[in-house]
Amino acid sequence: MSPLANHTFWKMNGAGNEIVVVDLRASSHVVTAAEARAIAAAEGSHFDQMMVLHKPRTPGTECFIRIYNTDGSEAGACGNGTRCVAWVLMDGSDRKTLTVETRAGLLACRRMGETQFSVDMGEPKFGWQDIPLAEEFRDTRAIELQIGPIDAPILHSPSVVSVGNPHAIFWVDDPYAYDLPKIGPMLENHPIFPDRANISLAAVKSRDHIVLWVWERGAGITRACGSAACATLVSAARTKRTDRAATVSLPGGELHIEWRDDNHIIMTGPTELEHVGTFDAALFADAA
Ligand SMILES: N[C@@H](CCC[C@H](N)C(=O)O)C(=O)O
Repeated sequence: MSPLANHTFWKMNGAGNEIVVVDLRASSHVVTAAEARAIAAAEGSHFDQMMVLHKPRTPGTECFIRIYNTDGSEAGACGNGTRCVAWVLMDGSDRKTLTVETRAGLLACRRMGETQFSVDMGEPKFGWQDIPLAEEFRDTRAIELQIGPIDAPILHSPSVVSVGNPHAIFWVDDPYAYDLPKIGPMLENHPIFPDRANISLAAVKSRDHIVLWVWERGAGITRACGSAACATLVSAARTKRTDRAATVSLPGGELHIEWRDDNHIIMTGPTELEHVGTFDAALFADAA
């Protein structure tokens, strides 16, 4: 029987970003890419990201989280999913704070309201090797990358940054005027991004408001991407397009992002529980 069978899971969303949380702290099983794809494909457990909780690796943390995309690949950061995990772990207690760990490091979470949570997403990395890019760019506020005709590019000169995962942000007037489902996969897999990248189209509406549409690495179009909202705000502030705090409007909802003076990015937004369930062992019969 699959080690995931009979484990309770939570189907949630964070501002519309489809999240499944699975608690494997009592197990040593590590979900395979094939299992993750099978869970994503099954009715009732579709996800953009699956947050699998494992035993803590660092004293003072609640768990180590493995983050899976729909295609089975693993990500270092997932802002919307981390808020969902915070709710699951604080549920039924009067706790207001806790710390979890992902591949990208320790993340402090805070309850701001019944279903509103903040996550300290850590510090952005702007160096080309840290993002990573395949070749040296001294200035990552705008890199030479374009698609479309050379003399009339459709999109060009994105800002690039890592917030635990790689992001490219193209500045546009209207994100929804572009065919992102078609353009997204080309840019996600562009050779300049050796680890692929999350691709955002961002329209700056004012010094404190950005409209954002995201093609996610490993998941495609999603209704919200917390790390993309963080990546976009720091890139907007770094290029003087906005101040250091803004509301980011995504198809599924709004996130508030602040890039504090101590260089940490604080993301605040909603979570929603859709249903609780258990996995069917048959799901994994062919997947392992
Ligand atoms: N939706 C997430 C980001 C998920 C990770 C991404 N697809 C990647 O592989 O980098 C969020 O809310 O941050």
